Amino acid sequence: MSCDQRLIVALDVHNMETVQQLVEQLGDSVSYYKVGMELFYSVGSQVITYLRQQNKDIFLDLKLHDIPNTVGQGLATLTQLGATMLNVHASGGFAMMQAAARAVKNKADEMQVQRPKLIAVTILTSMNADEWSALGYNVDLSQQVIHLSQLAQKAGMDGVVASPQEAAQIQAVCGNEFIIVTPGIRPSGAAIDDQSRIATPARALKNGAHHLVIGRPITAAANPRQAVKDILQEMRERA
Ligand SMILES: O=c1ccn([C@@H]2O[C@H](COP(=O)(O)O)[C@@H](O)[C@H]2O)c(=O)[nH]1
Repeated sequence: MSCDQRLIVALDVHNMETVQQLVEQLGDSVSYYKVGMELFYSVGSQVITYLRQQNKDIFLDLKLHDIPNTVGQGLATLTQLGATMLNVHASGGFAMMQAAARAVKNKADEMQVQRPKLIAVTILTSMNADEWSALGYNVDLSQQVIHLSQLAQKAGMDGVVASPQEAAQIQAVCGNEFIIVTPGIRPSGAAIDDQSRIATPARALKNGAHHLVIGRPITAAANPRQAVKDILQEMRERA
């Protein structure tokens, strides 16, 4: 996979004008975008239609987390939009992930379209060890990420969202084919913002990440196109 297919730019904005400006500005340098809650709740499915018209891959990052039937029905509807990748929270449980996988497959088969990849969020990259233990868990945060990754794989997920710091361990236990998507990417010197478990683009690739999700270091840069160029350069040097 080429470096530009590995980079996913998070469109964390809330109107179509800004989306169009960014996508036009970034042009061919970016082929894969992430649409999350902020954008999808603001503009709805028109952003998916627009990105598909631009021939972009789309990670629709809505992180579903509910009982199995509700998640399954929700994902069946989302599958109709034509995104490349969808996701759920692994902490929704094994049965929930199984229902999610079944629903996406059944809807894609019914529509005779390629099934979107379905991945599970392990533990948010904003969470640090102190916050984790404040939740009352006794297990080590990174061990829990590995445990959830294995559970997700058994339940039929195509991969996980995890921090770049856990990617190497996930790859070691789940294998090379299991997709590892890592937010929490910060080029050296960039603002950390609300992220905790971070790494540079080069380190994330070295650790085995398949896709790097990067938002503010690109979208809030004075020159987003130059920011992408610099990040891709760092990724290629590593590759
Ligand atoms: O554990 C997670 C899961 C999802 N995200 C999302 O990734 C981007 C990261 O944006 P930055 O601006 O590069 O911090 C954002 O859309 C999150 O919702 C995550 O950060 N961590």
